[in-house]
Amino acid sequence: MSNGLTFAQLRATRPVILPSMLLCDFGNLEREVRAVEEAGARALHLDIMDGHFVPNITYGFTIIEAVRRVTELPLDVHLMITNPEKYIPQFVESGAGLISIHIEAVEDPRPLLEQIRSLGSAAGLVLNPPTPVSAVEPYLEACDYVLAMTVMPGYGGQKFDESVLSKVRELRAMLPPEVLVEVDGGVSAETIAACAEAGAEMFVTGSAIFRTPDYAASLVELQRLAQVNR
Ligand SMILES: O=C(CO)[C@@H](O)[C@H](O)COP(=O)(O)O
Ligand SMILES: [Fe+2]
Repeated sequence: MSNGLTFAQLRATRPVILPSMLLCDFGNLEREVRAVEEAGARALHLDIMDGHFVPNITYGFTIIEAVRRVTELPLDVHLMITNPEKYIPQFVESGAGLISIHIEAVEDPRPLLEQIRSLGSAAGLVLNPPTPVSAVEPYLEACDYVLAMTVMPGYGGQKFDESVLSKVRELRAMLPPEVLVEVDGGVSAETIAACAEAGAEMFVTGSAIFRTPDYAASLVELQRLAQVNR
């Protein structure tokens, strides 16, 4: 079974803009996936919410499998769920090439990160805006990427939290270059350059793609703004 490009292949093409399918038209899921792919997306972000870890409920394996059937793009699956340890193999089987778990959802993320890697997917650790970098620091060597939430998770279309930029900077400074920093929440043409400047190289964008009339134009502009000379 292939889950699209490997993380190493994706990393080689950074900065990477990841459209968040949460904001797409689910009545036309296949068309939306193809539209962002044709617009130039190189990976997609899928938000799994359980109504427990976060107040909102989204979707599960069926939708990931449906997306997997219509595209070869790597699927970055963001787990906003309690007890993620119960489901990792099933997420990999559904087509998740990248899986991120919240530090706030588990006591010890290490076994899960190792399990994700051992099953052939890339492992990410997520921290909410109020969570300090020190909470994830002991586990960084088990990560392929670290996701700094720039909103409280649960909904698309929220306002970007600028105070997280200092955390992005801190993470970038302590991580080896092959471990990427991802940002998620309120990332748009207005905020993406500041994220890139701070060291982010993976950018989740929901409204900034799906709430615009021309996905390709939005992606090109976001990609341009995410390009910084470091
Ligand atoms: O994880 C989440 C929200 O919890 C995100 O992935 C959002 O879906 C991104 O949407 P925008 O903030 O870009 O509209
Ligand atoms: Fe997300």
